[in-house]
Amino acid sequence: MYKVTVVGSGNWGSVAAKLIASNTIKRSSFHDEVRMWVFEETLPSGEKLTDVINKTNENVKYLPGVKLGKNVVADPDLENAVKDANMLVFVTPHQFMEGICKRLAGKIRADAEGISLIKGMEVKKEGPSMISTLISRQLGINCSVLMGANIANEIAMENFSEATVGYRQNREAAERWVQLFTTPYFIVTAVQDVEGVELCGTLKNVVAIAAGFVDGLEMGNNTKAAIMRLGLKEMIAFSKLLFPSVTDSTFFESCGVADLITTCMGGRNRKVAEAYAKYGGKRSFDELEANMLNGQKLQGVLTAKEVCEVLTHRGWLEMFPLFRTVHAISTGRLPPSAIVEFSNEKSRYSLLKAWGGRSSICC
Ligand SMILES: NC(=O)c1ccc[n+]([C@@H]2O[C@H](COP(=O)([O-])OP(=O)(O)OC[C@H]3O[C@@H](n4cnc5c(N)ncnc54)[C@H](O)[C@@H]3O)[C@@H](O)[C@H]2O)c1
Ligand SMILES: O=P(O)(O)OC[C@H](O)CO
Repeated sequence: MYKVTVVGSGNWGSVAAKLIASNTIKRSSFHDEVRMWVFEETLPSGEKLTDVINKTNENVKYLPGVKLGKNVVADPDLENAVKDANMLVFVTPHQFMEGICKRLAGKIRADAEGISLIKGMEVKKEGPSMISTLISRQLGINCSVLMGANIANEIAMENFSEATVGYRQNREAAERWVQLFTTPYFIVTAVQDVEGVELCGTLKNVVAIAAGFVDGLEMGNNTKAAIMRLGLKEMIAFSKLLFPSVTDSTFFESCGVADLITTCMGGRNRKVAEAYAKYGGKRSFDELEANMLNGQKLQGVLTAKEVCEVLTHRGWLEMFPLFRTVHAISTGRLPPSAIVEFSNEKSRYSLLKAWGGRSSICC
């Protein structure tokens, strides 16, 4: 029997728990109960979030108005939450995963399998590490990924969407993850390209920041479509430079072009970047995130920084004008308008033209 714990309980973490719980209760190969680790906090009412989730069956802070399923049990004790599970679903903002892995090392079942729903990467002096690799290395477990065009609030409403599981070798484990997540309104496909799937989910957040700047500047749909196309080119080029095994077909799965589109149309990264541009860069991303997202976290700004560290270290910065410009704007070194027009002392030229002349980076 498989026992599932969800490590994380934000907006997507809560929806993931709901999806999973609707399946574990129906399928005999899974224990009914789904444990969900909650990073504990005290609500304005003075109550603990975990207590309220267990009392109301709702994550009133990160997914208000949606019942999770009676078989979801919130647990604020990380070690207790994972100790019996042999299927671990990781779904926290990526910046917290290293600390969580350190706390979990040596505390999980030897036969556990993991899956990461986390869109992001870690950069160390030894080089970049995908979050699934961090989990695998630190916990000594096999870790697949699940990414896709998955705005959590829409899936919570049970509107049709798709997702992609990326796996390394273990097809049987991948099939089990597909079974655990698939519902009539959430269709999951597995592909053997864990890095490709994870990089799609990670890099689209940087492009979404660029799309938000375009929206804030009120430049219209054609400009945004151009940014998405150029962003996709950089996503493909970066992924293949980092991992030559990444396959073209992955970019046509839900994790690729579909996630890029939905994030640039309706995601949180886009929304906050739009506000950043509207305020002319005078309010920081940290301030806007805190004011606009009620505790939810952006991934794109930090990912742009991490990607640029890799580009700088490897001498690739010139090849990725969109990624480096997003980083420069989001850290206040360029104005939002630089997303389409870049100035320096010597020259002033259209970034879009520069990209057009650089078709050699296209894969
Ligand atoms: N929300 C979506 O629509 C969506 C969809 C697909 C993928 N994702 C990805 O899923 C991952 C998790 O996002 P989310 O939307 O579930 O979270 P979220 O942004 O809604 O919530 C933030 C979460 O972080 C927790 N937290 C705050 N400080 C913490 C700390 N110090 N240590 C550990 N946890 C802490 C909060 O309690 C909360 O659960 C991200 O990588 C995101 O890109 C999100
Ligand atoms: O709201 P965002 O920008 O974090 O994007 C959410 C999901 O990743 C969309 O698939």
